[in-house]
Amino acid sequence: MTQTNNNMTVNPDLAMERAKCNFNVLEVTHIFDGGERNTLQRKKIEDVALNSGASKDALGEEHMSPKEKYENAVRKSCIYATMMKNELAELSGLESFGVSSPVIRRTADAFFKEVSPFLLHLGMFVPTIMGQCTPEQQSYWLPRALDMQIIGTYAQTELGHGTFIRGLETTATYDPETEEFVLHSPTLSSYKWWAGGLGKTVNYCIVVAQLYTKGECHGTHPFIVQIRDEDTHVPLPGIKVGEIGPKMGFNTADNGFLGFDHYRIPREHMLMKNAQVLKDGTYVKVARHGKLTYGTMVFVRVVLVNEVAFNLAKASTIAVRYSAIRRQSKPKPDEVEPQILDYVTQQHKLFIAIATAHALQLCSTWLWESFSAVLAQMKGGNTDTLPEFHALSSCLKAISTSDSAHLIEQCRHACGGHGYMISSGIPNLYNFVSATRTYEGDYTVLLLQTARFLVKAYEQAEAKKPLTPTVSYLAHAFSGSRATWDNSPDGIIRSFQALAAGKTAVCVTNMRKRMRAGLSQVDAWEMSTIQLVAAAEAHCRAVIADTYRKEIVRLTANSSPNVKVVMDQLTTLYLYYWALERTGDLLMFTSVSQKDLVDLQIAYEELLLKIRPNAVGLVDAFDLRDELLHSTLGSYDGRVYERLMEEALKSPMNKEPVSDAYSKYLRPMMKGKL
Ligand SMILES: CCCCCCCCCCCCCCCCCCCCCCCCCCC/C=C/C(=O)SCCNC(=O)CCNC(=O)[C@H](O)C(C)(C)COP(=O)(O)OP(=O)(O)OC[C@H]1O[C@@H](n2cnc3c(N)ncnc32)[C@H](O)[C@@H]1OP(=O)(O)O
Ligand SMILES: Cc1cc2nc3c(=O)[nH]c(=O)nc-3n(C[C@H](O)[C@H](O)[C@H](O)COP(=O)(O)OP(=O)(O)OC[C@H]3O[C@@H](n4cnc5c(N)ncnc54)[C@H](O)[C@@H]3O)c2cc1C
Repeated sequence: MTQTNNNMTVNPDLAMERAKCNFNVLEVTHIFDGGERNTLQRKKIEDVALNSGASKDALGEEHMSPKEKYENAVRKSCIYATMMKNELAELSGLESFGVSSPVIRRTADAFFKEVSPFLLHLGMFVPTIMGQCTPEQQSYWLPRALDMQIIGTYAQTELGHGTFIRGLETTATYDPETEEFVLHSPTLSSYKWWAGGLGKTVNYCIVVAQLYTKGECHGTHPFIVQIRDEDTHVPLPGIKVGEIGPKMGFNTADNGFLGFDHYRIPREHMLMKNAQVLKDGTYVKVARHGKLTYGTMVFVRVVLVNEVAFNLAKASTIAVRYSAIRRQSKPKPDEVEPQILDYVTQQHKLFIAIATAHALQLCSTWLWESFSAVLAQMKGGNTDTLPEFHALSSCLKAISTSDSAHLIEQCRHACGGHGYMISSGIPNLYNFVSATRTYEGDYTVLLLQTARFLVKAYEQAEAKKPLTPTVSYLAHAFSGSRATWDNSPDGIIRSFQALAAGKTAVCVTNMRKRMRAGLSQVDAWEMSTIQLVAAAEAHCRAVIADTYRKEIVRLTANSSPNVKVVMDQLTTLYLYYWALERTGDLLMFTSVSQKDLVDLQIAYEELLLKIRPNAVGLVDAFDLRDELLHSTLGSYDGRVYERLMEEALKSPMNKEPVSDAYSKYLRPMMKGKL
């Protein structure tokens, strides 16, 4: 039996779930979008971009050759870019790139199952021009880049070095005779490697190179470099550029390599906001903080928290809708097979994914606001808040990408065999998000950056000096007693903070012990890095939990009662889940007892049952159009089996009744004639 809803035939189980939902779905959509106005703007843009059907492919990307896939992605990027420029900017009254980019980014996903070859242009090339150029440089480059007269990327990583930026080998040597920089790749390991769009798409790129002038090296600096002719697109003399080959994902992003053979660029092509080289070769440092040239990476780390929240929302939508439709096993012989969503283990896999998407979405907005505040202070010449912000953005990037990748994979597990189909949409989501854990700063490396900050803050607390807001809880590490456990949301957050403080204290104590035993500071640090990563992770979880809770209380202040209840249930679920994941740590650093933990487990299981009737409503509230999901399992109407079969029939393998491989290989072998 099927039901019809707005001229759409909807799977009866999904229709039943929607009828059961007891809260106002649209209100929750507004919370997730950051307000009703944002929802309306997003929907307008989605209507214009998607209603024409321009995002659709006749043949799925997955059936195309790598070259066809790439060309198709360029074709659609150009269609979408033209739409953005001609219609949407006006329609939505978008004032600036900054305001428009999240919606542009989100809507773009309807056009690409993997990614656009323009991702790096908008995600890093344009932001670098905005953040690293002088006003004069910006007025020349930015309009050309925003209008897409030039397309660029960000080429920093080399074959030999990604993490260790100071170890990059590409050189930019200033020649005062011609007032040019000479870019050179002295070794194979100095070849740029990975930049998205570099392989075939872009004609410009930001190149990060070691700056030499007057015989002295001044470290890495960014340059804007033309690599292809603006008309013919042919690589310019002195440039060796190509595509790096197949990857786990990102296969429509033409990631590339790039080498320079004494390639000359004008002096003005050094991005000179933070440092300058004068005509005579004199080096002038402008910025007050040495790491401001790393600004684009910090920007992307902030953006990535939002990016992975969005992708996790997609995976949980697919898995929850499918779990409402899928029926399996017969625990009660007299009853029909239950929906798999009724299994508590399935709820355990999925509801944390929904809660995490909310937690990360709200943290990303909060992080973006903190970033804007830091930028405003830096405009006035004050860089005092940068170290804390670097520590915060580093750990949030690391934990959000890692948790999201893990939970997307968990959503795949929740979909059984069908989740492994490319047509389910989940493998592409996983391949995309799994890369975010590595790029823009590897997980471990970034957590160790946060740990450096934590250790310094701990030492300040020890010396009774004032602490910055996100680490103010460290002062309690010196109270001399274990934190008192209490299972209220605020009590659990305090316990998470106690755990982070306790782990930091253990690291400091162990490092001091090791140094007293004769190890150098560097070696003592190295020997403690497993625990330092754990301390930074604990700190980040305390920050996420605290921010999520506070933001949800603030944002639901005027919500209807049932929305308040369901949002409170989700935040509580998030806190219980992580407390139960960290029982060993809680036993070490708080007064929690075995009975408290047994009670918490029962409370968690009861909470799953309370959320169960609203599960489909919660994922509907993410308001992800089918075009964005690209999923046979997760579409709004729930026609799962029909879509699986329709997609299977599109496989080119099904075009001929007998494969050529039969006459070529199978038949000869079977007849003994091979
Ligand atoms: C309206 C317009 C319409 C236009 C038309 C539209 C068309 C549409 C068409 C289609 C569109 C499709 C898409 C739409 C897009 C929309 C845009 C939005 C997109 C967003 C998504 C973005 C995704 C982008 C994809 C990115 C792909 C990947 C890129 C990369 O990976 S780039 C390379 C990144 N590399 C790294 O991250 C390297 C990591 N390593 C490091 O960062 C550092 O080396 C380090 C941190 C490990 C250490 O640094 P270092 O060794 O130098 O320093 P130390 O000595 O260790 O430390 C010294 C000291 O400094 C401190 N410190 C270090 N870093 C920083 C820092 N960044 N800030 C502050 N302080 C820092 C460090 O802690 C030490 O401090 P202390 O001594 O302890 O005090
Ligand atoms: C899909 C994708 C797209 C990318 N796009 C771009 C791009 O557009 N532009 C660009 O410039 N780059 C890009 N990159 C490169 C990316 O930024 C780097 O791969 C990333 O920063 C990690 O550096 P790495 O590859 O050198 O890893 P490595 O540093 O070699 O890491 C390997 C391992 O060593 C560990 N390790 C390294 N250093 C330390 C340390 N100090 N302490 C403890 N452990 C350590 C890491 O944790 C990791 O487990 C992209 C990468 C990917 C996967």
